[in-house]
Amino acid sequence: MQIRRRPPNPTFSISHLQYQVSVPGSEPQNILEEIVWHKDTEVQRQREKVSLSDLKRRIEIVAPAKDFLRALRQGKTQPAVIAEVKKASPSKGVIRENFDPVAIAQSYQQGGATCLSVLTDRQFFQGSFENLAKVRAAVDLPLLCKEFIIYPYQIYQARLHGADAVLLIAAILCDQDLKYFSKIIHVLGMTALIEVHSLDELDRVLALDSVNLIGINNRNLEDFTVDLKTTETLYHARRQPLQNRDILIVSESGIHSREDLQFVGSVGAQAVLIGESLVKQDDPEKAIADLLSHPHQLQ
Ligand SMILES: O=P(O)(O)OC[C@@H](O)[C@@H](O)c1c[nH]c2ccccc12
Repeated sequence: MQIRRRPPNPTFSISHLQYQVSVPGSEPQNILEEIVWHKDTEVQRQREKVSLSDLKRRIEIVAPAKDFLRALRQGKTQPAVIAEVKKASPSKGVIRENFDPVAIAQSYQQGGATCLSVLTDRQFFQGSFENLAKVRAAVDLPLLCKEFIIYPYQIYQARLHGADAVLLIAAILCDQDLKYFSKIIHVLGMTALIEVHSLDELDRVLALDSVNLIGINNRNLEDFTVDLKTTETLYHARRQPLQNRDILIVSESGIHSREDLQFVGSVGAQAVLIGESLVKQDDPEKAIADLLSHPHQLQ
């Protein structure tokens, strides 16, 4: 884990006064740290409004989760496509004005996506749990909740709003949290997609039991550089354990063309996660159908 979960500034309270002591390194080192620090206060605030036990009670009447992993294994296409409903990102700003999450999700379903991913982070991606719930009500495909999970509370929020799978980012969670959070996701009937970006993170994840779905993020979340070879390098380095344990690999980010799709498919990815290149098209249905069509079917 390279990031610090909280700012190093200790806050002292004397009577009713609060003093913040500034220490060196009190600014976030990178975007991932900034997001996680913000998330920490955001979740504390939400917890004050709705307690964890309330969330757990509300979940009891939610329809059971769909099998995200099975859908990917039986993928409509090879590789299977997880299409992402994403309005903005810290690296690109607003990707799509006139953003209608339900219309986009429906066109992805029509165009041939196997599963969908819905960004729920508000501050940095302009997403929301409301979007997740709206998409859940409008499409049948299994849904991934794309969130920066640092507390179990958020996993229950995801389930409440209709998620079938939840992203866990290895770079922001220690081994114990990865293990514990995966267990909660499983107990709630959902699938954990554990995201890695380096060999070190992949090895940490492979050291856990019962891992069946790993995302290799081609984007470095610390500086936003994208390199599709990340999928090739990591898969190649650990091909044996990945194959022996029948772990399904999702290649995430930076996929813009059929060539990109074929490349990551040829180096071991059985599924891909695509956001920006689909969301920015006027007709996302056509965009996804084009991406999935074979070259000889063009024109
Ligand atoms: O828009 P792109 O480059 O196709 O990427 C989609 C997805 O992989 C990306 O949104 C993503 C991958 N891991 C994340 C973690 C948090 C937020 C977002 C992400």
